[in-house]
Amino acid sequence: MAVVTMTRYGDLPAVHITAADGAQATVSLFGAHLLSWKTADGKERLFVSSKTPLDGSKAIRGGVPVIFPQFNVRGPGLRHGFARVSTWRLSDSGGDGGRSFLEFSLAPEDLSPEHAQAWPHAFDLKLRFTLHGDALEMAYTVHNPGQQAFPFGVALHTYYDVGHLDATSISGLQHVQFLDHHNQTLEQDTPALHFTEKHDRMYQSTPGVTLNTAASTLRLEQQGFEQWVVWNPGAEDAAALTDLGQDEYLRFVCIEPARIYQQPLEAGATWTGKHTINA
Ligand SMILES: O=P(O)(O)OC[C@H]1O[C@H](O)[C@H](O)[C@@H](O)[C@@H]1O
Repeated sequence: MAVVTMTRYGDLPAVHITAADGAQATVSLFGAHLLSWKTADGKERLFVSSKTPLDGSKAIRGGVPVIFPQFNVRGPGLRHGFARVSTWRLSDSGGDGGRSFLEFSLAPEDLSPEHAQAWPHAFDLKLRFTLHGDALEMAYTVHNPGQQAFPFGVALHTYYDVGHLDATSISGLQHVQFLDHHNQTLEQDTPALHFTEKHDRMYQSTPGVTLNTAASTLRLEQQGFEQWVVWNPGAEDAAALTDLGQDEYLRFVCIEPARIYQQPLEAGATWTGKHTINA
């Protein structure tokens, strides 16, 4: 049986789940933001900045920021959208021996007046986190219950705790095209991507990539999304991030299943994306 309890993370109300095998997750209602995922061996898999605000005044730096309805500045609204700075509802939870889950929902009535006014569309977001042995599955749906289409982009902006960047690489992207931060389209020629400088890349989607660190190997899979965004700010950009501790950029990489370009969701339609991380 899964055990679900209400807790706090910093000043934020959060939900904690412990699966029958001892795997655990903590999700704040602010952003439906996964802040901690520990496999049954007690190992923390996610990075959260020591300097992030945890009071709802700003998006959280670390964990899994949920991006909607636009990625970064690819749209007319708030950078990376309003979902990561809105308060979601816990809409379902439970589980038996094998699978334990928390499901969160966000609809227009949950938004602040400012965000509701800036995004005057009917929508229904659901995000379900399922613990399943050494795997975490995130199932994300965007539904349009309204009469008109709306444009949207999405991402699950996952920050992995890698221990140290020096011992970190990503495999599975050889011969895959990417757009770099100079807006150049290139193709990766090496079998593994290492982190020796800033990386901000949008790779064409592949079904899976592998994150290798000194302490673990994680297999990441995505369905329904269109890219993998790979981001580490490097020393210079990191120094400008006031919500990141000194040298903490050496401790994480973001690997994000994404649909970075806004595309229309027709009236009555539902988009579904799935992201699975296997430890
Ligand atoms: O600082 P944030 O708004 O959370 O964005 C953090 C990062 O998100 C993505 O990975 C983008 O590709 C980066 O360009 C951006 O810097």
